Amino acid sequence: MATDVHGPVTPGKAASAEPLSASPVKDGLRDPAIDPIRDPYGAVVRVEELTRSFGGRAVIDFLDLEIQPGEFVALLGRSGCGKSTLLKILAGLDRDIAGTVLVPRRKAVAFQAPRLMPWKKVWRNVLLGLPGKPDRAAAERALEEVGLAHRADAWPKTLSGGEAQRASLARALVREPDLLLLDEPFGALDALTRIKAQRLVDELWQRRGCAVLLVTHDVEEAVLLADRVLVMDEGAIAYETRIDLPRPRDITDPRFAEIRGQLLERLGVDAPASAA
Ligand SMILES: Nc1ncnc2c1ncn2[C@@H]1O[C@H](COP(=O)(O)OP(=O)(O)OP(=O)(O)O)[C@@H](O)[C@H]1O
Repeated sequence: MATDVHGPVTPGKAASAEPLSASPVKDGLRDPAIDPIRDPYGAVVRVEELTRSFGGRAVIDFLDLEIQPGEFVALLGRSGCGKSTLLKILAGLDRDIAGTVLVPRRKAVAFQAPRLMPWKKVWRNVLLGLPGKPDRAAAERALEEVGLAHRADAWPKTLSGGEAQRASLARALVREPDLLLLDEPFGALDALTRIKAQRLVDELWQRRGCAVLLVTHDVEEAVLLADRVLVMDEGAIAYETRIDLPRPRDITDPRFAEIRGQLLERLGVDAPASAA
């Protein structure tokens, strides 16, 4: 699997942190073709001593993270703790970092706002940013996977919120990612559409077998979908828990409630008292 390595490019608190190797760095990105790094543990994402500062304030502060191939990881944390910043770094959209980040070359991101270009039909939006001749068949296959093939020729403004979010997911899937980064993808959806979208992501993940990192504010969503839930605080991963409940998960399972309660506690929120 081809790997991108984002190395230290700015002096900062972690400027002295050693990269994993002294490979050549071009524009802050080592060329995987000449990079001798091979992750000895087979992780799809490896982050070491990552620091990202804004105006001298470290929002991400010596963060370490590892994600295994095919693993579904959810990331929780109070508003402003740096979740989206971390996701953007993993997506390669922010390289003003110190520390080391290894991510697969095939990765895709979907944000809370579907970010569809209104002047392009849905199928062309799915292919946005891909090099080469537009491959309509590939766009249709991705749209089929999210149940939106019948809207391939629609204009984005005619889509519902849930449909637009599915189009955004199709745009991520068409890239055949080894790592799918999801930043609050269901945040703007109504409750019913959200449940359907969560099921869809669960199915897609099981079918595709790619690793997923889901940023969410919703503890229940994290426990419903993830193999492992991380809580971010003070610029680093402050807590993590593995969820070994069988799938599909049953939110009425007492163990589900127990894990949700533990996570809420870590987030500084009291779980509601049981109705018993
Ligand atoms: N480009 C930027 N310039 C300056 N400060 C920034 C920038 N991007 C993020 N920040 C700051 O970094 C901190 C973390 O922001 P981030 O969006 O990563 O938080 P978050 O955990 O995703 O929050 P939320 O859950 O509310 O979406 C915030 O204080 C934010 O103001």
